[in-house]
Amino acid sequence: MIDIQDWLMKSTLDSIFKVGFGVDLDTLSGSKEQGTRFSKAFDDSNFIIFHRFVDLFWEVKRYLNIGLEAQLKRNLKVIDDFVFQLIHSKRELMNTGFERSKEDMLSRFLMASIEDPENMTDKYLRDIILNFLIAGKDTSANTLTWFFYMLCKHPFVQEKIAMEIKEVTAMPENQNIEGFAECLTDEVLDKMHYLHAALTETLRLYPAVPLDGKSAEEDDVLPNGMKVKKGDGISYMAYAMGRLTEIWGENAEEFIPERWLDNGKFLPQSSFKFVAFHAGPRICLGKEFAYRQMKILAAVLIFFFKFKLGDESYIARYRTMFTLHMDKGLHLLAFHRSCP
Ligand code: HEM
Repeated sequence: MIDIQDWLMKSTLDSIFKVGFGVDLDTLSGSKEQGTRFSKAFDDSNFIIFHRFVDLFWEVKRYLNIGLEAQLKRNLKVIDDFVFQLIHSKRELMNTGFERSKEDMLSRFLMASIEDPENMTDKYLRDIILNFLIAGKDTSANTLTWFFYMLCKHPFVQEKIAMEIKEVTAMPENQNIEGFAECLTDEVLDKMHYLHAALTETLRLYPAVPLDGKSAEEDDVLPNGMKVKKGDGISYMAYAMGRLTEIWGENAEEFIPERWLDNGKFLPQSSFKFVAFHAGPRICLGKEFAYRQMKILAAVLIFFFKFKLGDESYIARYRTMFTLHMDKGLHLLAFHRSCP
């Protein structure tokens, strides 16, 4: 039995490090002790910071450096040391003129910092790195976890996705994993309309950012006439909006990927209706990256394996965090598709 949520959290972290910072962290196989320490410190800090919402005395504990706040301080040191080390070694690598290092995001930010060293300090670069990690790691991993949960609860959908992947990639069943992953070009992924729809349907019901908010920069009036004063906070709940019958019809609570399809082609909805990625000028910057990453992971796993819940009657619950984490993980059985 595997806890797929744990594996997905590790693989999205590894993938952001590779694409964003050009580093093989390899927390998935745990081969690098430093990477595993960083990853644990990052996840624990995330939890402790969220816990501040329900702990009236967190500031006192921070002042006295006790309890979770003392733990947070230690974790932040692990995170800072790791990230500053990453920035320094990347800078050294760039100074040697190693061309490939210019391909990732961090290298580009480092090049920009040469032009503007006063504003783009190492602390600023550290915050950029952590910002991308916070925005892009748990969100994709949580979405994929709920997606696999939905596929186990709806085996017919899982089989339809498996068929689509087989048809679009035209790969033989005895293909090896590396060869299969290589065939997943943008062009091939774009043809996976049903998979795209199933991921989007998952996000409608289980938005990775379930509650979001903004504060008004100036006095304003909302479209329904409500007056907002400068500095007022406004929250919206993507989790509730995804389940409103006024928006999605009578079957709003049901998982139906077909609602996103028109003649077999994915039909996007307004981002003000489907708000999982936010909307307007501050819409998620990583949306396309997230879909690509989630489609690659899902396609590889579903092409080779069929998934079932360890306990068929299991009802998943969410854990209150910044993102929609599944409580106690998702324990699945994986069967190789080539085995009868
Ligand atoms: C299923 C996956 C994802 C979901 C559901 C998601 C959702 C969101 C949401 C709701 C916001 C707005 C947050 C706010 O109001 O402040 C946001 C912002 C952002 N996201 Fe994502 N995200 C996902 C994946 C990613 C990935 C993989 C990356 C980067 C690699 C990323 C990068 C960002 C960034 C940089 C912002 C800030 C944009 C800004 O404030 O201008 N996201 N995302």
